[in-house]
Order: sequence, then C-alpha cells, then structure tokens
Amino acid sequence: MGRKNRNVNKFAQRKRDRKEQEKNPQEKPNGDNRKAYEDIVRENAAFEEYYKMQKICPEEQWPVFMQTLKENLPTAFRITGSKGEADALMKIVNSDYFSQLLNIKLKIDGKDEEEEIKPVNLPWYPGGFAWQLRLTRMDIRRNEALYRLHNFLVAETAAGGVSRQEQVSMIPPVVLDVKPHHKVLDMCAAPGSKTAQLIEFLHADEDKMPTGFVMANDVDNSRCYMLVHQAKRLNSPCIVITNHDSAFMPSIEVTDEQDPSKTKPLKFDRILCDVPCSGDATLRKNPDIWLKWSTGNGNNLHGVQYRILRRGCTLLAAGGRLVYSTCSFNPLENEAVLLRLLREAGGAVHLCDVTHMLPGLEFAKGMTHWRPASKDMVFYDKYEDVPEKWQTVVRPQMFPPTAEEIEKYQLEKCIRILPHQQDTGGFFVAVLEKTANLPWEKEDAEPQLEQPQEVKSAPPQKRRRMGGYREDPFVFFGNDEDVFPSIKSYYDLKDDFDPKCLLTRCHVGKKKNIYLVSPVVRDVVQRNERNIKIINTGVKTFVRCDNKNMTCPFRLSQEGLLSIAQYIGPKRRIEILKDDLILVLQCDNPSNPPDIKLFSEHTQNLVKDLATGSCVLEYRDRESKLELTLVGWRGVHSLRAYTAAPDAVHYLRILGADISKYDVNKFKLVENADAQTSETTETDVILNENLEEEVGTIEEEKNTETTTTGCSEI
Ligand SMILES: C[S@@+](CC[C@H](N)C(=O)[O-])C[C@H]1O[C@@H](n2cnc3c(N)ncnc32)[C@H](O)[C@@H]1O
Repeated sequence: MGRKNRNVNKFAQRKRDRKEQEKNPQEKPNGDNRKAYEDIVRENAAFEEYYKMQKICPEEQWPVFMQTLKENLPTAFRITGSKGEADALMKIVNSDYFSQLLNIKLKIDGKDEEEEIKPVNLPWYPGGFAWQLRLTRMDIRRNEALYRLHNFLVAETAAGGVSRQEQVSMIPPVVLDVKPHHKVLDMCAAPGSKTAQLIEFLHADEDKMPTGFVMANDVDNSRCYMLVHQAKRLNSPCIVITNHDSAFMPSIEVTDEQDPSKTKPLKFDRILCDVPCSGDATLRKNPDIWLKWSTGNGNNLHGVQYRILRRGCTLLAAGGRLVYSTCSFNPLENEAVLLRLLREAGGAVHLCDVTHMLPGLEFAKGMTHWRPASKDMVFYDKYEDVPEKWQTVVRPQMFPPTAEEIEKYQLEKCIRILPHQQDTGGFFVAVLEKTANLPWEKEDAEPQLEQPQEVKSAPPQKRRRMGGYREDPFVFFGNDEDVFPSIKSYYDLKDDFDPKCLLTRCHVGKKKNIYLVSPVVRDVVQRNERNIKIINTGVKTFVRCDNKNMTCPFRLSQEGLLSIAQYIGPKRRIEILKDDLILVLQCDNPSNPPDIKLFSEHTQNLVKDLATGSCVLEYRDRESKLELTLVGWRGVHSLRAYTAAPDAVHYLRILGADISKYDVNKFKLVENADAQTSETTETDVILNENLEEEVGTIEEEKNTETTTTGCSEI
C-alpha cells in the first residue's frame, strides 16, 4: 500500500514538474494541457467591447493600445544592494562591457533597419537604478548571442545585486515614500518584489539600523514562503512575515513608550495594498488571460478589494500614507473601490497627486465615469436598471461618482498606466493620505467590524499550532543566555549590543542558527506571537560550527553580517587590500584555501595577530566609496571568505576582477557535453547550474501567479 503523502513540498513538486516538462515540452505539468503561450490567439471580443465602452484609452490610441497588449513584455530590472555596491554595478551597466553583453541588433516595431539594443534608464526611478531592455525574457534566455547578458542577470539576481521586476510594478513602493523610521505594512505581499523595494527604502540610511520595520503579509501560506525566500536575499533584521486574510488583519500591539508596562495598538505609517485583481493589465505576460477574460472577474473582486482597502485605512496612522494598486484596467477594481471608501470615510482620507514623484512617466488620469456590466455584457448607468438576477453581482456601491462627488473626491488623481505609453504592462495606482480617524474608528479603540483579537504580551512557552500548520517558535535570548558570553567575548561585541535581539527557533536542544531582529521587531514578535501568524523573522547571524580551532562554537553568517558588524570589535576584523580580497574570492575550493604566504605583506601582518576562526574581512575603496564586509575564516595557514558562489561572482564583478571562467555559454554546454568538461572546470558547471536553479525558483514563483493574483515579477 502506498504511503499517503500529506506533506508534499510544493516547491519540490514544481521542480519535479519542471524537470518532467523539460523532457516533454508539449506536456504541461500535472497533465494540464493548457495551450502553450505562443499558440494563444491574443484576442477577446468581450474584453475589447467592455474596455471600449469604459473608454479606458483615448479612441485614437485604441489600435496601438491593443497592438501593444498582444506583444510580449520587455525585461526590466533594478539595481539593488548597498549604495557602494549599487554604484559599482551601475557603472557596469553604463559601460562598454554591458553594451558588449547586448551585442545584438533587432528589428524594432516594423522598422526596416535593425537597431542596436540599448538599456533604457527609467527616469522616474530614484537614483536612476532601474532599467528596461527591449528584449523579452524569452529573447534573453533563448538567444545564444545574449548568453552573457543572461548569465549577468541570473548571477546578479542570485547574489541580490539585481532584481528583475516589471517596470510598472516598481511604482507603488516609490510613491509610498518609505523612510527608515516608518512602520510599514504590505497587506498582500507575495511573491514580494514590492516588499523588497520597501525594505530597500527602509534601509536607505546604511549607517543606522532602521527604527521602522516592514510587516509583509499574505493570505496564502505557501506564497508566504516566497516572501521568506525574498527576505533572505535582503538580509534585513527589520522584516516580519505574517499569514492573514488582510481584510481581517489583526490589530498589532506594541509597547507603550510612555508606560512600558503597557501595550498600545500600532498604527502603521505606510501601507501598501497591492490587492488581488483580475490581472487583465498583465496580458502581455500572462496571455492565457485572453482565453478566460470576462466582466465577472472584476465584479467579483470588487468586494474583497474594498474590504482589504478599508482594513488598511483603519490600520493606518493619521498622517500616514496608503498606496492602493492593481494590475487591472477595470474601473470596478480601481476607481470604484476607492470611491466606495472615500464615500464612507467622511473626509478622513483623501487622494494625493504624486506625479512629481514620477518624473518622465507617461500615464492617464483616473477615471470619473464608467458603466458596470453584468456577465452577459449588458451595461448599466444606475443600480435601478440592474435586473434582479444580477443585483448580487452588480452592487449599488459600484456606480460612478455624481458631478458633486467628482469635484469632492478627485479620482483623476489616480494613475493609470497603459501598455503603449512606455512599452510596459498596464497598471493602476492611487495614493491616499489619512488626516483623521475614520468614522468607524473609536478613539483609542479598535473598530467593531473587524474580528476581535485577544492580545497578550507574554511570549509563548510552547510550540503552537495556528490555522492547521505548525511554525517553529521564536525563542529570544534572555540576559542570561548560556551561549552568549562566549559569542560576546570571541567577537569582542560592544556593550551596547542587546543580546535580547537574538533568537533561535527551538526551545530545547543545541542552538544551531541564531537570528537577529531589530528592537522594534522583537517587540512586535513578543507582544503578538499568540495573535498573529508569524511565518518568519530575523536574519541568520551566527551558525553553530563546533570547530576545534575556534574557542566560540558559532561562526558568523554573511546574511546577518551587515547588521552585527558595527558591534564587532577589532579583535575579529581585518581590513584587507583589493588584490587580497580578489584572491580569497577566486578560491572556489573550500578545502584548498589560499595560503597566508600568498597575501600582501599588509594582510599577512594583520592575519598574524588574528586567532583562528570566523572573522570579518573589510575592504574600502576611499575613491569610489565601495565598502565590502565579508565573513572570513582564518585557518591555521590560510585565509578564506565564507561566501556563497553567486555572491563571490558578484563581488569579483564589482571589484573589476576577471570572471570569465564563470561566464559559461550554456548553449555550448548543451551542444557538446564532452567538449565542455575539457574547457570548464567542474566547479564552473556547478556554479552555473546553481544560478539556473535560482532562476528556476523565481520562475516557479512567477508560474504560481494566477489571473486573480495579478501582477508578478520576472
Ligand atoms: C497582486 S499579488 C501581490 C503581488 C506582490 N505585492 C508583489 O509585488 O510581489 C496579490 C497577492 O494577494 C494575496 N491575497 C489575495 N487575497 C488576499 C487577502 N484577502 N489577504 C491577503 N492577501 C491576499 C495573493 O495570495 C497574492 O499573493
């Protein structure tokens, strides 16, 4: 009898499906014989009729709007990471080297001549760190001439130097205007590309730990693990991942600074409501929507979108900002949702004009008139005209504003991005500011509409079971934690480092990984662990390593290094020279690290006084302001970096070192498997496979997007 497989790992299953699919490209995983994207006829009469009627686009632009919607989406990416590293990568993208990666000419939009492909810098993205290429993901993947560009994007994505993200999806976090002290809630966060931006903005001041944090929430438990994956790339101690229906997001309790023996409800300074939507503005990326589009989708989603927005406004602090966004063209999912909220909010929230934050971005203004329709494509001007059988679907609150309301609510301040305006997907974004309590908020009390939540301040003593699944507990260090004295003494930790910000995920047994959170995150977790489903928090900072050459049983982890480095004393850190750093990074065989004798005299002298074991390697280029801080290991006769392979390639790239041995042409590998073993080392191949794997993971994330979850990345 076969074993019942209750705990199927969805990621592993998708990986197996993908491998199967590679063998049988015509077959879709799990026997799903959906049409291959290329074969889909990109037409839908109801879609055209509906949106022509709604006048979402000026009539003279309709042909180009439709034509653009039928084309595949170009690739866009952002440069991420610390300022110094981002500047170094930016130089690379601006350089001849990058033009060489794009050594291809293509015919563009019916022109006779072939044109060189140049990356287009997005003028509105802060710091100029975002780019769009006139190439689709498939162009880049399948074209041998672009294999080095593909390698660059894959390797830098894996190392966190680059995030591939659709241009329009980058807008909401920019207009949310997040600062390091903000408490931010991302209500519908998975897979997390916008969460990543929020966290980057939170860490804008690199010298200080933000006093704010990001709570990234999603209703779908398995998609929450995409957020965990995304957060892991960002190495932030200021993220909490939660799993709730955000329409009923529980109230969060935090310590009251006035009286630390008490708690008070937290109101967020910034909230992102990137709600589930019909996703019809993502047709370029998800052409299967052409096959199933109907007016019903938007009508059905209006309610949940409104409830999420309403709860978001309740959780927002007066003076705070909320961004509502969808990847749908449908006014029923966009302006109608906002109008419904504005009508009920009694003037406590208003729409803001944020066009000054998006210089150079083309867009259309929010709509002030639309006609709700039933599934049979009958359009209505007023609720009284809706036949009884449709009255539960087409609701009175869905109708457009009166002349007086147009004046009052200023829906034209919403931003609509149409695909042909800058060769992107479509998008909708609106910014709300709250100036007072909402009519349903009592002073210092929670609204009655939402689920009441029990609030207890003591951390749990036992593992708990919530919503049918089990999460490991968050066990914070106390002042008398037994492993801490050896960590403190070995790493020479400064006295102002608070061990109570360290945690493990087990109550009993040997502590394996030790995670770090910021003080505010610790407070949130400790005060709310019983009431909110926390999936993950903390950045891995120390890892058990019972090595006989080290007096402390924990080595440093690169993930948490930047957060802890400022507290580590001189005993465990050395500043090494560029060539020495390149030497350690180029070593891809951990069992054969470079001998200390190979380093410069400067580094040899420093290493001489460094006891064996885990240490911090620091590199500073005063001219370019590039600063790198890496986990190192001082062996008895050697020195090496404790860096994952993709990170090593990233550091070598920004140091200007030779990385050609990692730039493997996968087409040649496939063509001639025998030849590749003689031309490249085994490690190179493994590295490349790992990088492909990373893309696989990201694509898996993309593939799990459904039309009702709208926009996704990559
Ligand atoms: C448009 S996607 C969000 C994309 C995400 N913001 C990003 O940029 O990567 C919508 C997400 O909302 C989640 N969702 C749907 N209904 C929800 C609800 N009631 N509460 C919280 N999340 C919800 C879906 O699981 C999905 O991950």
